[in-house]
Amino acid sequence: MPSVKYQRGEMVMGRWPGSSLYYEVKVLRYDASSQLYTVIYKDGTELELKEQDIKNAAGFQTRSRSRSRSRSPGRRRSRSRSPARTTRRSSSRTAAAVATAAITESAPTSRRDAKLKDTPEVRLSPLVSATAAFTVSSESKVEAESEKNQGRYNLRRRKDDGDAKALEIKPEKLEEKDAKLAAASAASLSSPLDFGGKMDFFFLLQCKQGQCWLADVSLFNLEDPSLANFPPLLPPFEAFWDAQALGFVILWVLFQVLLYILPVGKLSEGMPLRSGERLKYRTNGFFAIAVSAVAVVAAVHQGVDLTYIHSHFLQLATASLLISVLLSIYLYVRSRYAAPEQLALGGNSGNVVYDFFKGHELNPRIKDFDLKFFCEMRPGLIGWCLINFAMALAEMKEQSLNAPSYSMILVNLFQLLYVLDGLWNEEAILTTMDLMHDGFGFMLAFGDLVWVPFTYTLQAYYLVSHPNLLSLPALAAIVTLKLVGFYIFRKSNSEKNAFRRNPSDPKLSHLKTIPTATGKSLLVSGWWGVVRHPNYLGDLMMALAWSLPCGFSHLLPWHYMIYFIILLVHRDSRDMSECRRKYGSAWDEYCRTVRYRIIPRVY
Ligand SMILES: NC(=O)C1=CN([C@@H]2O[C@H](COP(=O)(O)OP(=O)(O)OC[C@H]3O[C@@H](n4cnc5c(N)ncnc54)[C@H](OP(=O)(O)O)[C@@H]3O)[C@@H](O)[C@H]2O)C=CC1
Ligand SMILES: CC(C)CCC[C@@H](C)[C@H]1CC=C2C3=C(CC[C@@]21C)[C@@]1(C)CC[C@H](O)C(C)(C)[C@@H]1CC3
Repeated sequence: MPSVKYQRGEMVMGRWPGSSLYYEVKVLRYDASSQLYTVIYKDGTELELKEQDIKNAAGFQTRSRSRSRSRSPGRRRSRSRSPARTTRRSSSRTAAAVATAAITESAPTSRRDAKLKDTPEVRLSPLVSATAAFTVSSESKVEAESEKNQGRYNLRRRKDDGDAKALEIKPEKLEEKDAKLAAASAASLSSPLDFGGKMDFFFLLQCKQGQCWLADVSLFNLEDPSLANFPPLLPPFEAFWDAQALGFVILWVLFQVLLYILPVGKLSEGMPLRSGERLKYRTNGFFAIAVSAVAVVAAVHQGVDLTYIHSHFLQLATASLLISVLLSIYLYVRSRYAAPEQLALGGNSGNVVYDFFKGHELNPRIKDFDLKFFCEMRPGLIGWCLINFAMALAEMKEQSLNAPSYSMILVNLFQLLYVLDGLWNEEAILTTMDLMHDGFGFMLAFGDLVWVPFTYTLQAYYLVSHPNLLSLPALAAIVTLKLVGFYIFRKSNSEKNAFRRNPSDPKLSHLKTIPTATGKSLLVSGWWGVVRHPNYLGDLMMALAWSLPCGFSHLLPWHYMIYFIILLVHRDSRDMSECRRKYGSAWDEYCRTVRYRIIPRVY
């Protein structure tokens, strides 16, 4: 970093965002495009700071020494603490583990420099409002909030309630830990690419899956799918391309655009961005699917043959792929001109292929039209249900049935429930990783527009030509699995969403939480106390219930299950590192308390 004020590795004083508190931090890197310094606190929490929020450590210490003889409200209080308060104090100590070298400009303290390392000067108790993450304004406010949250912010482990000390970070351990953390962060600097730099693997996986998908889809369309009649590795050009199919896909997307921009439904607020701004989203997805369903039924009634979707599956997928590529090129180009505060943290590696794949702009918008939100929640997701419905009609046609098979009905209903639920709770998507942290690039554009509609429908596609009879007990067991999975998925997602939107929601007051240095807290009881990703657990159970109706004779209907396990395990580890970076020791504490990631006692 030759031309920047603070150098990598330099120890400086970083202002805690929104407050007048300064902490000793180490500079990790400087991002020229966003003009932000990434700094690491003593407990491993990383934050991005502007240059004006960083001060030279030397000058700062002189100033704090001169103030050190003045009155120290914090210290006075600590002497007269009752035992109950001591427990709370130890909680806030852990919460404020970052404050290993805190100095307030406005509230002078009496700490000596020698003590700065292990004694938090200021209690960074978490604040309750969703927007309060960075609004520590005065010690008195912090104190008041702390009183208010006393019952909820419990840092003690649930099982050994009496052992509050176990959670305090020992100063000497902290030093050792710091070194490891700094090293880990430095390592992440040298390989800043997501997917652990294994993007080749991800590409290969996607290509491999695409190849299998092609082989499967071609195989199923054969009259005689025997080994002697194996389809060519690549179907002929016409099998991929059909201008009419492209026309239909464009019409479908435009229809969804129209429904999205209609001034119908709620305007929901997204999570606060780095700039503090909160974007508004039109969450009328349920309305969109209802209108789409009416339109589709009316079209079928008018004689439109939806089995076209089955017979032109490949061409429709190619058309969607083309649209997703064009969209990604547009996204990549516009991200080059986007203002720094509009960019996601990833996607700026300098490697064109990686950045194109990962995406750099966080919330690309054309006026109020949010491209990422729209693509994730509308054409592909609603298209998934349309395709499933078309497969049910194709099955009836191909198998000469008066009604779809039980297996087909189950697959259709299960997946419809999943999509309807996603759209009904559309607001909850605003607190997911994709919306909050990830840039919008080829991976998501392709995922939303091609992957979801053309691979999530493979169970229904398979059943068209592979009837699978289900016994009543099997049917009952599958339905039970789906409902239990759905319950876990919905409850856990709603719990987290409600908590992120309003941490002081009275409905959540029974839940234990861990405060973090950022002001946000982590749920440590309820669903998020069972495993670290209860929503993934429910989702996986549902995925199993989607594949079971297709039986075990072919791998294709299990494609989703296999892909989903890989996706969620990878997402979980990506989220783990991201949360570790954000929450530092509080995250470690959460992981110690909630031992398993997705499946209790297994993983
Ligand atoms: N069908 C499909 O293809 C897919 C479905 N999904 C589903 O989408 C849903 C969203 O998944 P995803 O976005 O991956 O992840 P999550 O909704 O689980 O979001 C993870 C975030 O939640 C917050 N968080 C983590 N732990 C806690 C805690 N203990 N207390 C409070 N907040 C916590 C953190 O964000 P912060 O602290 O910053 O708020 C973390 O980054 C899931 O149900 C998943 O199963 C996901 C991918 C694909
Ligand atoms: C092609 C790549 C290898 C992977 C692409 C991943 C995407 C397909 C998924 C990433 C997160 C998703 C979510 C849903 C669909 C799949 C993608 C886009 C979701 C909208 C499905 C419906 C759920 O109810 C949900 C919780 C809203 C999901 C949110 C995440």
